[in-house]
This record gives sequence, structure tokens and C-alpha cells, in this order.
Amino acid sequence: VEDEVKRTLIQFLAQVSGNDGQQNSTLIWRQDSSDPCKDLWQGVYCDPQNMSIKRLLLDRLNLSGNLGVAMLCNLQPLAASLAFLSLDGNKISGVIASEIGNCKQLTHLHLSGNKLTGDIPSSLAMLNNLKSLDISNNEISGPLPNLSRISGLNMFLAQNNHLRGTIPAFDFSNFDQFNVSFNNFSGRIPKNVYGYFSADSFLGNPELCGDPLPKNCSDQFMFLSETQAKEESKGPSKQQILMYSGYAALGVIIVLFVVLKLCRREKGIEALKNGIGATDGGGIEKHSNVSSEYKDEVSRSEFSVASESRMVSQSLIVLSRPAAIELKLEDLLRAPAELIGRGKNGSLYKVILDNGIMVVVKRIKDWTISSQDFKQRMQILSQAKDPHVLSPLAFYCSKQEKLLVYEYQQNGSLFKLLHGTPKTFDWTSRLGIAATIAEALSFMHQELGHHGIVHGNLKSSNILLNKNMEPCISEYGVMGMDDQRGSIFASPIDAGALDIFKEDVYGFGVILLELLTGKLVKGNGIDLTDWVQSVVREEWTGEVFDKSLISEYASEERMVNLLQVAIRCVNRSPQARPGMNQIALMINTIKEDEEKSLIYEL
Ligand SMILES: Nc1ncnc2c1ncn2[C@@H]1O[C@H](COP(=O)(O)OP(=O)(O)OP(=O)(O)O)[C@@H](O)[C@H]1O
Repeated sequence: VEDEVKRTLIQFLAQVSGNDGQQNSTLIWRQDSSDPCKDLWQGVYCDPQNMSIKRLLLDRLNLSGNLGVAMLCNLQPLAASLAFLSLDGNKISGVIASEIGNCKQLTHLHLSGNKLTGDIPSSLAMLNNLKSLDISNNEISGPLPNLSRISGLNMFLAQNNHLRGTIPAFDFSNFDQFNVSFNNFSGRIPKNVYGYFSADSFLGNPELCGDPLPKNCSDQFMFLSETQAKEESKGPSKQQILMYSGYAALGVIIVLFVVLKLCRREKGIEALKNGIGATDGGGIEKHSNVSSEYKDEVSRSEFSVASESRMVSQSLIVLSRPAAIELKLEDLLRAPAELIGRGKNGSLYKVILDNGIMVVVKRIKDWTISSQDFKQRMQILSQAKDPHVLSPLAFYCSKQEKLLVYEYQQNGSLFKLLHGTPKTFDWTSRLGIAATIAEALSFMHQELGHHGIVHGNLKSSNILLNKNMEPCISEYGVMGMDDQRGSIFASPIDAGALDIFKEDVYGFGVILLELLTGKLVKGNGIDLTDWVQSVVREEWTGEVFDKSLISEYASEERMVNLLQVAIRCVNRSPQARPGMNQIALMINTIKEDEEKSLIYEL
């Protein structure tokens, strides 16, 4: 590495360290004859071809100085090579200097969990290669520059800052993660967010409105851009007066319309009650006498799950009834619902019942299964009980509509824990989660295997954390029957059907890789499985592991053991993958070793 680059790196570190110009003593960056690339300076990663600096990864090193990106990005050779700058979880202060715009090769800029202030420089929008930008948990203020120009950006995290202004119309379909919650954003959320991100990504901005937030944009001025609003404060023009009178007239019409609709809805609820009362509760094919007028009403204004269905006539079949959860279809329809996800199997809604209890309702799409088969499948599923598999509380089934009700799990998913805002997620907990999921899956395969029912869509967002932070597998067996390539009634398992178990094994292997690497399954256009396999082939196994595991001195031996299990699970050939019971045994052995070593250390 050129002397100039080395000198700049040392200066940069001295500045971010904040120890009166002295560099951080825990780092092995030295001023003597050592070389950042050849001598593997901590946190510095080089391109082995041309010995240029590719990545600076200095997370959670207790750095408490000033962010000197200007010095990095002003030095041409560094600016031309640096792709990854990560300083998460330190105490760095100062501003993001506008010189950041010179670091044109940056693909990842991670500055989360520091004390950065000032505005986001508009030059950031010039970083055309940027894929992942995390400035969350700082004190950053001002508006967002037009980052929507960066076409490859697929992660933008800016929660917990003081950002203001409107949210640009990004192409939200590009994002794996997006969060601007707890800022001072205002105005309407761009419409194209719909279906990609839930309210969690926007909460805590008092002046923000529109889907997916529960707050409607009732104020017409919300539709005006900031500049229009400023113009307006100077005094309205003739044209504006005309426009506003138009808005006012429209407002009156809307109010009248809503009042009219509310009156009709009251009538409708009565009709629905009568209709359900008229059924015998169990007869799912029995039709009520709900008026068609009311069915329209419920679907549009009460509960979007029921929209399009026009089949509110049949009752909910309750499978299990934990204390305090009294489930009735009319309660579900009446309760406020919030869309929290739209996956390949359908949409998911969070529903708050009258007594404050929260449930989620999965509305399954495109599953051509007869009502009879669906009912039977639900009953089979509800009989296989494992404390770490979330079984449905109730279901609803008609020709057009299939709904499943689950308990709401407030602690989010394993996906969020691994890839959301930085939290400590230590090795022992990760190993514990791997062992628990493996055992639960092994149990389910054993219990339901002869019915040909597997999970079918295993991934970290389907592993939820219950109130004790224990993992729970959700949506077991909800994958469409066609996708499972089997039928609950096509009893003896044939060779084709056998593969369905190995699909779950593959999904589980990918979850293990996420736990070990802390990386996204498809981050940066790179497939995690391919990446891990190529790194291991190159015998750089240590590079695979999550940095935070390395810095907590987790046992590399046991991490490698778990990695070997994961690699066997993701083998291209399904036949070469072990069965879930064998996997559970292997992981339990690693966990026992870990426990023994902890006792020994004590
Ligand atoms: N019972 C639940 N309680 C709390 N959160 C849940 C529950 N079930 C699912 N979620 C969360 O809601 C979000 C949306 O779930 P959804 O199942 O629609 O999406 P997905 O798992 O990405 O897609 P799919 O399973 O359809 O392929 C996910 O982040 C998931 O972790």
C-alpha cells in the first residue's frame, strides 16, 4: 500500500478514536514498517489482486472521536477503491462531510449507533454504486437528499434521527429493508410503499400520514409539496383561492358521504349479527342472510381482509383457545386491521381485538384446495403440538377465501433480530435458537411426515420470537399443496415427495448460515449460500463468520462445526442432505460442548 494511503488511514483512525490524537490502543494499526494489507491490520480488508483498500470495518470499537470521511474521500487512491465503510455502534460525533460524494465506489455506508449530527450532504445522492445505507440511531437532521436517484439502493435505515421534510418516492420494490421511523418527516407516504413495508417503518413521525400508517391524510395541504406550502404562507394567489374553495367543497361532500355511510354501516352490523346467529356455528357451507349491501360495507371500511371475498357468511372454526382469546368472526371483521406483510403465500394483517389482544390473520392466496381438504389439513396441523411451532388458533374457509388466525408475537422475527437495528445477539443465543428450531422441525417432520405435510417455506422471517425470546416456527404447512408436491391424502410417501423434507432442510441450512454470518440471504445481489461455499473453498473459512461473533471471542471450533452442518444442509443434491432428526442430534452435540466449556470457564 502506498505510504500516502497508509498515512491517511492512520490519521483517520487517530481522528475517529478521539484519544487526543492517539490511535485506539485495541487496534493493531502501527506507524512502523507494517503494511495495512500484508500485515492484515484489524478491520482493513484489501483486494488481494492490487493491494488496494476495499473495506474498513470498525464496528463497536468504542471509537469516540470525529468522523473524518473528508480525509478518506479526498485521497484519490482510497476514494477509488473503498467500497465498504462501516463504523456502527461507536460514539463517533461530527457531521457526514460533503466529500463523501468523492468516494464513488462505496457500496455500503454503515454509520449506525453513533452521535453524528448535521444534515445529510446532498453529495450522498451521487454515490451511484451505493446499495446499503445505514445512518440509524444518530442525531442527524435536515431533509433527505434525493436518494431515489441511486437505482441500486436496497437498504436504507435512518430510524431514530431528527430528519424532516417529505419521503421521496423511492422504488420501494428494490428495498429489502427500509426504515425512517422516529424522525420528523411530514406529508403523505408515497403510495408505492403499499405492500412492501409495514407501519413499523414509518412510526414515530407525528406529521406523516397515509398507508401503511393508520393516520389518514385528511388535511388537503398534506398533498402540497413543501415549496407549495411555503408559497402558500406568503399569501394565496387568485388561482390558489379557487383551488382551495374547490378543496373545501370537496371536503363537505366527503363529510356528507361518510356520515351517510356510517348510518348504513350500523344497519349492516345488525344484519351481520343476525346472519351469524342464523347459522349453527359449525356448518361452514351454510349461508347467512347478510344483505349484499352490507357485505360491500364490511369489506371496504371495516376489515380489509374480507374485501373481495363477499363471503362473510360462514363461521370461524376455532382450533385452540388459549385463555383470554375469545374468537368470533364478527369481532375479527370489526376490529382495526393493519397490513404487516405481503409475501408469496398471501397477505398478513395484525388485528387488535376489542379486549386489546392482538392476533394476526393470514389471508392465503391462490391455493386451489377444496374446503374439505383445507379443513382436514388444519385439523391435522392443530394436533401436532410443539411449544416451538405456532399452531393456528382458528381458520376460516370458503371457496374464495382462506384465512388463518395466529397469536401475535410481539418480539418480531429472527430476520429482524439478525438484520434489523444492531442489537447484541451472542453466540450462545444463536446456537440455542439453532438447536431449538432443529428439534421442533424434526418433531414436526416425524409427526406429519406420513401426511406429506412439511413447512414448505422455511426462512428467518418465519421464525418468530415469543415473549420469552424463544424461537417459534410460524406458518407450518401453510404453503400451497401444489407447492408441497404432495397431498395429505396421497398417503405413502413416494420418492418425489421425499424431497419436500429436504427442501425444509435446505431452508434450515440457510437460516444456520444467516446465524453464523449475520448476512442477508440475498444481499448485494450475492446469494449467501454461494458466497459461503466459495469462501470455504478458498480456505478462508474465518472470513465467513459474523464480525460480532469474532469480537466476542466465540469458540471458532464450534462455529466451524455448525458451519459444517449448515453446508451439509444446503448441499445441491437433496439426497445428500441429512434428515432433520440427524441434524438436531448434531447441533445438540455442539450445544452440549458449548455448555461444558462455559461451566469449565466458570
Ligand atoms: N404471528 C405473528 N406475530 C408477529 N409477527 C408476525 C407473525 N407472523 C408473521 N409475522 C411477521 O410479519 C411479517 C410479514 O409476514 P408474512 O408471512 O406476510 O411475510 P413473509 O414471511 O416474508 O412471506 P411469506 O411467508 O408469505 O413468504 C414478517 O416480518 C413476519 O416475521
